[in-house]
Amino acid sequence: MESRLSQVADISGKRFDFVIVGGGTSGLTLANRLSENPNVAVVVLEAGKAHIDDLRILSPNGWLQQIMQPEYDWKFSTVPQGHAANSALVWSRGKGLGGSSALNLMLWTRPQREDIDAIERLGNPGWNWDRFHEYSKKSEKFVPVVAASPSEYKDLIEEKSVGSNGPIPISFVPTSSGAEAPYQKSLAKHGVQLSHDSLSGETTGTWKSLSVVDPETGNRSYASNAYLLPVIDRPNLKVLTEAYVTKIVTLRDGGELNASGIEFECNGRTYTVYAGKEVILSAGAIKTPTILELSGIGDPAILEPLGIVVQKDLPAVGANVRDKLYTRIVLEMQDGIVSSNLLKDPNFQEKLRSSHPNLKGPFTLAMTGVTFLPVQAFSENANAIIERCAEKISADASAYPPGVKEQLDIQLDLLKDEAVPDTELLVTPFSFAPPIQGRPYIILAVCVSHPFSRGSIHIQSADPKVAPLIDPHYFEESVDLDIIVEATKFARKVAQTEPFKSITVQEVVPGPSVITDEQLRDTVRNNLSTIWHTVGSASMLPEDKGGAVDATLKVYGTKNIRIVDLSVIPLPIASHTQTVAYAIAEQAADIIKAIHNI
Ligand SMILES: Cc1cc2nc3c(=O)[nH]c(=O)nc-3n(C[C@H](O)[C@H](O)[C@H](O)COP(=O)(O)OP(=O)(O)OC[C@H]3O[C@@H](n4cnc5c(N)ncnc54)[C@H](O)[C@@H]3O)c2cc1C
Repeated sequence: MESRLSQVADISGKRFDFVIVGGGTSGLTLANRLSENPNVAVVVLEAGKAHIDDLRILSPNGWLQQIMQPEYDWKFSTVPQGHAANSALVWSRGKGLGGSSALNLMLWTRPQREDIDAIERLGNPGWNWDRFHEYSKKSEKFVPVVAASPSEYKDLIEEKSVGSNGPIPISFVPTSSGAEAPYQKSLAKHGVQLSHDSLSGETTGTWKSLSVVDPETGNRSYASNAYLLPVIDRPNLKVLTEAYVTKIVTLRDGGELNASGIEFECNGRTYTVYAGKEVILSAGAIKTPTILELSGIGDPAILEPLGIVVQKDLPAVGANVRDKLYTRIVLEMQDGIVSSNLLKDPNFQEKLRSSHPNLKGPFTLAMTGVTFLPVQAFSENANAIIERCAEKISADASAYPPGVKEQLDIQLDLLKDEAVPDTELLVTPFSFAPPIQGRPYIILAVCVSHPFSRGSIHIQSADPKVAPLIDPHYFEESVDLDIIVEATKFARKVAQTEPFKSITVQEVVPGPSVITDEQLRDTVRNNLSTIWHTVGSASMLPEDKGGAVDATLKVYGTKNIRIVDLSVIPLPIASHTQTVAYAIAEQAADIIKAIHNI
């Protein structure tokens, strides 16, 4: 299969209608859709390797061997975070065909309706829930399976809300750690309802998540094996891997920039490929803004000190970065609960396999225990938190750059809305560093879903190989810390409620000595991770309100540079983001086809 990919000689110096930068989640989706027309020539350049038939990607347990490995993971890092114990956090991202869909934790969730409608409210016609839902359904194929997991852990979905013909098979995995159903029962005692229709745009509640494990093969389904490999033999589609794009080549055409092609490095040499119609950046929310900056499109205050000639003054590039984070509650569990560290033992694997006679392939773990909740559902301090947040926004209003007040006002509306979730609790059966080998551990991940803090991603050198400066400004807006602390208190309370309580041995983190709110705030600040859902680094907004692209995803001031990846989403989304990346690309493909009449 690898031999059906292109060689540099097939690409260098050639002209294609569409040059797509980045063969990740959105990039491969777009490449598939644009090359449906045999008269349209498409090339994809991907910096990482092809990784075709790689078990570290295909096996649902394999991501534990990929993450932090430079062959698979860009392993970016933030600058030290002043409001989060000065720690620098690692930001993993998939490198290679499939991008982050090859590395992710395989959860398949959709956003809350209001999150997507907010994009249209900010001045982007056509980017609303109803259209999003149709495009998201276009990417998926729901495959029902016979459950082998404990029967009380129910598989619930309304078939009208899911797609049935798309490239990505989604299903309920037939295995579980054994901790998810008891946690749901304990949640019910605190008034949290089971969701029957979590892909419908109404996400408050708790449910067993769908995942991208294909029940026919037991393998991960991702952008490469779902969108690319089935069409790899199209003569009008070329894919080059290990091709690192360094800049867009532009010419001034009237008042606008015209992209004639891109430069890329392959095996230590620099090449050019030419674009007949468009250059499309799909390098993800971290690298897309850096490629624009290296091409002279960005904030002069960033570019000029680095000696880069400004081609288009566009301060929105790399600004408005929104990143969601989580803190963890680590629990040692009773025997019988399965966590990833135990699966390394072949005897344990075999025992589990034989107790699941319907199972195809090895016993695998996927993350499935999902709960989304508004702050009002669990905190008596909710009103005080909302009031403080509203006062801060109005006090700071005159200091915000243009357009930011509108964004924060919409977020405030979402925070006030008792039907819109602000937090996520995840039952995570993955244990990287078990305190005692051979014991089962569960991490309850507590996530703030709509952080108000806004950060930036910028180049720090004109050398394209130098990593960007990533500064998410975690907890700069104190409302984010307030909410995550309240949610952590609630998650701990649920863990202390039967029947979950009986399957735990002890809380390892924060641990029994952490009692007061102040202690908990400190523990949270010291115990954070990104949840890898960065958006906004090239936001879709009106240009005078902090936009980098318009509602057709075209970069302002250019004739033919478009962005198709998560960079364009201007506000944080209360969902895992692969569904969003696929849906953006599906919608973008139709926009581009209509513009070029192809
Ligand atoms: C560890 C992890 C776990 C996650 N878990 C989940 C989950 O369980 N469920 C979920 O829904 N979402 C999850 N996500 C998020 C989701 O996978 C991503 O948000 C989504 O895949 C991003 O899609 P994208 O197209 O924007 O970028 P990507 O898929 O990251 O694609 C960008 C591509 O561009 C390439 N590239 C970058 N720079 C260059 C360059 N200069 N030249 C050429 N190519 C370049 C990259 O190598 C990559 O292939 C997770 C993400 C991570 C990292």
